Amino acid sequence: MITTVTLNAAIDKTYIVPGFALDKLYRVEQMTATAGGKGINVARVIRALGEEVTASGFTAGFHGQMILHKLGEEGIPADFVHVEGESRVCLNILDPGRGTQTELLEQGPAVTPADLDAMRDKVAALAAQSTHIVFSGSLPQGCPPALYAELVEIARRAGAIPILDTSGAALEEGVKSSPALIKPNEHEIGKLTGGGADASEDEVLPAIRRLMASGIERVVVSLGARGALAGVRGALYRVTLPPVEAINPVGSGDSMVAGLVVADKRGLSAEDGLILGAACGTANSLMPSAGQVRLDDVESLRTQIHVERIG
Ligand SMILES: Nc1ncnc2c1ncn2[C@@H]1O[C@H](COP(=O)(O)OP(=O)(O)O)[C@@H](O)[C@H]1O
Ligand SMILES: O=P(O)(O)OC[C@H]1O[C@](O)(COP(=O)(O)O)[C@@H](O)[C@@H]1O
Repeated sequence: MITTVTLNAAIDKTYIVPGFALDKLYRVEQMTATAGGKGINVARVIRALGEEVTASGFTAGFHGQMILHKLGEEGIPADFVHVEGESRVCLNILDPGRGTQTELLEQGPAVTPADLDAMRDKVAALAAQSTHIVFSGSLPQGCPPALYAELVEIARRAGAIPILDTSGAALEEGVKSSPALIKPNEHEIGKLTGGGADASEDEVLPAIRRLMASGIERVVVSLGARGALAGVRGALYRVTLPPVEAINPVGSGDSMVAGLVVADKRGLSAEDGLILGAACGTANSLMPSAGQVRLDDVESLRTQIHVERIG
């Protein structure tokens, strides 16, 4: 089994608002609301790829109940710690005409030291039954920035392969525990290494080398429609994509993580793993709501994505 941990679970709402601009009133005609937050999206795509998965993390309040209800409807096994407060809404406003995408992400509930202890126990128990455990997304209020580093250690001690996909201080602290795989995007790698936000190969490749040298086996830096640069066990790769008509790239990073983890579970080569990850990321960008892929798209993209060894 693969476990995903979403400490800051969310209801992901996508509004389609043609001509969206500031200082105006809109009546939203097209809306989707799904159980989300990064790890839940990862779980959905792992399941779509046919692997057994359990979604975990913190849920809170009525929104938390709705997240669990939606996971139940989708048949995704859930094993969360329920806390006081209210799980967040993450709003994504798409303007298809102009191709803009605006995200408003709430902070989420505040967790207590007792909640954190319950989560440490939950991670230890789930990791003992899992081949891989994926920690994704921002930390809710009340979590120390080093929490992921601690959970990665707990997971590793329990026998699971730990994967981390987060940002900011949580990523900075988390990499110190050498997870087996990290997947920063271009902004996240820039912040992690002090480089620019518009990551160039000259900046990203040395950063990947440094992270691998620190003990992280796989470093995949996703670059949106530009594909990805990656380091796997000391070797460097460039991933290039076919041109596609993307509709909504929110959740593409999560879908890519799902593909990478499933590839590792199946023992695919470094190249084939990167292809499956990128195919899932790009397949998600073709869907209107976050964290969804069609298997047909994944299979067809797998034949069109190229991976070359560059170092
Ligand atoms: N506009 C897009 N067109 C095609 N593929 C995309 C697009 N956006 C994302 N992807 C795919 O999803 C992967 C992850 O996307 P990215 O936007 O870099 O991650 P994140 O969602 O974490 O910011 C990319 O490497 C690529 O394979
Ligand atoms: O936990 P964070 O970092 O606040 O991110 C939450 C948001 O990330 C998403 O999971 C999308 O992430 P990606 O586009 O990086 O895959 C949204 O669905 C969610 O609302």
